[in-house]
Amino acid sequence: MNTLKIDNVSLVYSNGYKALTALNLEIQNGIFGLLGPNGAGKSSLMKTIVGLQKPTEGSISFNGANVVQNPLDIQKHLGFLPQYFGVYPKVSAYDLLEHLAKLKGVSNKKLRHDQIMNLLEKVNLTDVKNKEVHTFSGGMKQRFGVAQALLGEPKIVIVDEPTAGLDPEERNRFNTLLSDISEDIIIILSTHLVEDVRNLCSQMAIIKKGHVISQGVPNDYLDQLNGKLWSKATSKEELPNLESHHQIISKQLVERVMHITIHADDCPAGFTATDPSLEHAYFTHLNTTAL
Ligand SMILES: Nc1ncnc2c1ncn2[C@@H]1O[C@H](COP(=O)(O)OP(=O)(O)OP(=O)(O)O)[C@@H](O)[C@H]1O
Repeated sequence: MNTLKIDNVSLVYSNGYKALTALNLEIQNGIFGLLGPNGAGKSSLMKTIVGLQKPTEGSISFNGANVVQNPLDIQKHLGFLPQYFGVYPKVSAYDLLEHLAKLKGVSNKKLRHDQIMNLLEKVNLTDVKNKEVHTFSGGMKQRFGVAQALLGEPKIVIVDEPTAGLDPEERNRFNTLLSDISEDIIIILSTHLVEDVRNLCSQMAIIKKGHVISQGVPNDYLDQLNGKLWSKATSKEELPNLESHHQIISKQLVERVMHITIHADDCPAGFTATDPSLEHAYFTHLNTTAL
């Protein structure tokens, strides 16, 4: 079992902006979802975990090693799948993986070849291994990204907004792949897509303005809201009055009609009970935690 421990971590950028405040997380094998709106501090946390920047306060350990003092202790076990790779060099998928594998220290030629062929198989790109990566579709590029992240058999893989821009079929395929590889390693999935966290993650945390405002098991979040959510179709005219009387946690257009969901112990007149989703839980925490 791999364990990543984040203890009381704060990060202040050189311009004085406090991006992370006293974060505590303990993460073990499986997919851990880090949910938060844009600018909440997800990328700042990722970069701090992988040792690209040092926290201003606090400690981070990976399998007992202090990675703030010694970033190599996590970097040699790390795979990273950024949201965008930028420009790909004009070389084939196989050659690019070979180059990256060398950089990751897979020095034995035969082992390197076997590992690359296994990974290409796993991500379903064997048939196109001699094609240049820049000619791939978005989904194929993301699967290539998974293959490069898994070179060198990492124990911890960090994925940043991986399904942005993928069509539903590629997104499903990508999520299944993540799920398959997550058994024996830690995967940290940074995203604002609540549905991906619901589908994939055994543990999750919500981050807002640099604070972890909540963490737990997705199912528990739903249980906490059972019997406390009420919905109603409404109109633009009626909305301001409802907003001043209720804690609205979601507004959704269904066939061009606005439906609102509120959080309350008892059902107000005119509302009906609704089943909680993880998105409801996410917005409830975001909207009710003042910072
Ligand atoms: N190098 C930096 N110097 C100063 N402020 C920074 C720096 N990098 C990020 N920030 C600020 O820190 C805050 C958190 O940024 P961060 O990129 O970690 O958020 P995020 O949750 O990853 O958001 P997104 O989903 O938009 O990438 C933002 O307000 C950002 O402007």
